[in-house]
Amino acid sequence: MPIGIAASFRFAGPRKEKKKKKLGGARMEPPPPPPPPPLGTTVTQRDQWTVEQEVGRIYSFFAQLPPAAQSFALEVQRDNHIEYLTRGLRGLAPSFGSLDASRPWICYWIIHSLALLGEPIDAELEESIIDFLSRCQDPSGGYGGGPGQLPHLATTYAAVNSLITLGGSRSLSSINRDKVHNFLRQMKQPSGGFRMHDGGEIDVRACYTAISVASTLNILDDELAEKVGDFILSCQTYEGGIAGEPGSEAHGGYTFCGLATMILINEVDRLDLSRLIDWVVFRQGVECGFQGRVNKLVDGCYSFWQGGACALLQKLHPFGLSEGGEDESTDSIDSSLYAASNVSEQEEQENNLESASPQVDGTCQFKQGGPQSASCSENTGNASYNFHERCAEGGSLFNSSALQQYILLCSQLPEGGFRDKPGKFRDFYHTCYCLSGLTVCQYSRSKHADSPPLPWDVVGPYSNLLEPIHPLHNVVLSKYQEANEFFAG
Ligand SMILES: CC(C)=CCC/C(C)=C/CC/C(C)=C/COP(=O)(O)OP(=O)(O)O
Ligand SMILES: [Zn+2]
Repeated sequence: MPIGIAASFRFAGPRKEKKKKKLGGARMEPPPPPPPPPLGTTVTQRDQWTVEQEVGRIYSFFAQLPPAAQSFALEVQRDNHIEYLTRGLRGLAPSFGSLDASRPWICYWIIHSLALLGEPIDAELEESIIDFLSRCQDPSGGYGGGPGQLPHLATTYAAVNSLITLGGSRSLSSINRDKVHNFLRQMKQPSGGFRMHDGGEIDVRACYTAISVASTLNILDDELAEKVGDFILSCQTYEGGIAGEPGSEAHGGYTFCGLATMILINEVDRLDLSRLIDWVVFRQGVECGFQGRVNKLVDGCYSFWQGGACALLQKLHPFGLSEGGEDESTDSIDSSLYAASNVSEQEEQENNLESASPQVDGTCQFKQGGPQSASCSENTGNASYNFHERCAEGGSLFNSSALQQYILLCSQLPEGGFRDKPGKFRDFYHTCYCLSGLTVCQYSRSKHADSPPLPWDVVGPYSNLLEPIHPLHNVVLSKYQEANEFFAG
């Protein structure tokens, strides 16, 4: 059992009577158990109510802690995360001979999480991962879930992102770009969409993984991009968000995928962006985290899918302040919960004012240029590189400090790893997307992609700062830049 204040934030299972601890001069009282849900509520309402109670208890417990204990609770427990992730990566190696079909994903979630934490990977382990992923490459192109398995767009995206994150010429040159291009063409459908695999589903995920991979490998051409925009457009629902396929419900995962794809193919203005913004910002709730869709529960992984979508939208249009001088996006957040953050209201307002002031100098426009090969489409150009160079001109579309608070206090496990919500177990998927959401938050007010955030943009100690990512691909920025140079020729 881990010792530490943040350990007291875990609410999995029934609470045992423990010895009271003295910390920073304050007596640690365990919060009382939640009262039963009100009678006459539906299952959905009861679940929502229970989560609100649990999260509320965490925040009020946090609020009564002495300052030293609060600082500790808001700290990214780097060493423990690194240990959890490294153990996971080492444990994965023996399974390189098994039939499990999600290993490229597990590689990506762990390698990317370690990269966000700035932790290098042991050279021998790196070699074995490159070899394993090479063996997942199908002779006719694309990556399967394991050696000899059917190539699949999701595992192709995971493998390519993993290899880009490892970086270096051995890793990058292990990707057979011509064959990947061949696989992407095979998955392309006359409707404009893509199939996940031969005979598989046609959906927004497939469009994103195909276009993201094509973009990072610099093989995105007009043929691949043709009518993709028509397909994504047909998935934007009356709610404003984007569904997986036409006629389905809008969901954060697909909204990120659809929006990122439209940016990568230079067609984002075809979406109804104001309805999209409305939908996404209202997915951040009183718990301070995001839900994936209307009437569903908060979940740490949406810190990236929804928070990332907000970060992309912020770069598209300048968003100002409401008449009252307050950041509009914070309106829906319960101020008593928000007060638990270490950011003072004054700092918030000063920062909002600063980041919302109109940017008129020419340096904040799309930069043309950046490495690009002759094979690159004229329409898409190097949209991904250019997008990253673009400035965020307006204020934050979401409450970044509140989201950091949810990630650190409710999703983070002090012994390492992140989870969906209190009461759930940690896993590599949630660790990857909570950390990805955290970096998005930390840099969400930075005007330039490469400039370090101001101290008050980082909740907790400044040492919590993670590596910045390229938000369209979710790979660490420096690794994206290295790959962009490497594949330019
Ligand atoms: C790149 C790539 C492959 C992206 C995948 C994007 C993604 C996360 C899609 C979400 C899929 C989905 C409908 C989950 C709902 O699960 P649920 O019903 O358990 O969760 P919910 O209650 O939160 O909606
Ligand atoms: Zn989740």
